[in-house]
Amino acid sequence: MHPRNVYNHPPDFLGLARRYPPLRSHVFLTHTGPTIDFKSQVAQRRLTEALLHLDFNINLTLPDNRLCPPVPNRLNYVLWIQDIVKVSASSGDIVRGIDIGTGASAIYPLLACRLEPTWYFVATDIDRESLMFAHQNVERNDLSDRVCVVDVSSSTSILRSLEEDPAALFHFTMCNPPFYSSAEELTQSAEAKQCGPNAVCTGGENEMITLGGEVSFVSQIFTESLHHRMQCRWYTSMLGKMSSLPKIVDLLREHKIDNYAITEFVQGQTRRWAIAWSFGTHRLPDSMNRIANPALQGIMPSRTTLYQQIANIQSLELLYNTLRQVLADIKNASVKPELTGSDTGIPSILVQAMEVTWSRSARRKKATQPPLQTMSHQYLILQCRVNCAGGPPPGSEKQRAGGLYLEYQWVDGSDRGVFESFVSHVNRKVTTMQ
Ligand SMILES: C[S@@+](CC[C@H](N)C(=O)[O-])C[C@H]1O[C@@H](n2cnc3c(N)ncnc32)[C@H](O)[C@@H]1O
Repeated sequence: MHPRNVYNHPPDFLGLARRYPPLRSHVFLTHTGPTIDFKSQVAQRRLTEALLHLDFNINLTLPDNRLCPPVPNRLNYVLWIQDIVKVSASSGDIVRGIDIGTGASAIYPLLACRLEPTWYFVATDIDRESLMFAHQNVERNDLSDRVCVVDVSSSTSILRSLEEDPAALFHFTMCNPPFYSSAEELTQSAEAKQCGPNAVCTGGENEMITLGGEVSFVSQIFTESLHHRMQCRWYTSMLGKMSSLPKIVDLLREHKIDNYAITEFVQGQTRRWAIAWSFGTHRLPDSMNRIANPALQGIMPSRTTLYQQIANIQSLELLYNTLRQVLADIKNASVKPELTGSDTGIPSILVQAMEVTWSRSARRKKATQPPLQTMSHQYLILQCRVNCAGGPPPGSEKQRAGGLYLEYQWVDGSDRGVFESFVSHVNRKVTTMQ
């Protein structure tokens, strides 16, 4: 699960049923506690409606013959897109996205617009019935001015919205494609087996099946993206099968696209994957490649250096957020604290996070903490904070730039030259942005 996903804990079914009465008749007690029958399509629909209504103020109508989107999984993808956008857009910027195959629920635009008040969507589909429900769902939730539902059934292009108006710029495309290439493949899928012989946990045929399966679908998006390039900053898609990932990565590599990221969404027994690629130079931080799966290490993108990450940042807010994120990632050990390699000719450096705390009680607490581990590498402590009160610890070097307060501390035994080149690199960046 994405760390910001509100469904990182088991649902409180009784509490949900109390607050959303239509769910009541589907909740029952087992020896492990209250639950619902996940094989019942009706129960799943009531649960999706309850979560959307109670947690996001979204009111949804779903036809019985179309996919019922599990909210935690859909939220995972939206949160990942939020991370991607944050790397190149400041808070409050107008952000435009395309949801390819929005379905009857229009779940991605609805969730994303509730989370982000300045996001706008073009939501496409080819299925008449789904388009009709998507329209209704957007209207019922007062989002008609931010989500434009478009019928693309007459087009052979998946990225028709880019083709029709080459001047229109987008921050991202997202897509949950039909996964399977045939009804046989669908019947044999792990998902269908999980549902049991009589359970109808799948959607309409157009939602589940496409010629050539998801690899073909996403490959077509990629081929079209070669033409549109920077008209959209990030092209992304979810994938239902792990085996599809290497095929898409091979395609990217064949075309020398090395600016990509992959991630895994885990929700209970279900795993999904997502891939993002860009023709731009903005790099995503390593922490966004959230895959611990050893089977996928061979297709992971090369690591993003801190230099690459900050190279194209154009606002102090983004620079600050990026540096904070790097520190947070290192502290949470979600990335190895090594930012190696650099295409600027600057040697590899190590960044070690140390929270800046200048209150007396925090200093006392820090004194009781174990000393920083000794590293044989070049070593740098980087701290940054906005408008901090009080003074920095003695022996450190500080830079104040606008609202951004950057503090660098050189550690004895590390390479002073590397330290200085990094500091001047960041300072140059800060100065040019003021
Ligand atoms: C798996 S469903 C996803 C629905 C919804 N986005 C969700 O995540 O629950 C795939 C959707 O893609 C649509 N679709 C298939 N081919 C398409 C195309 N060429 N352009 C746009 N949508 C397409 C299908 O009609 C279906 O609604």
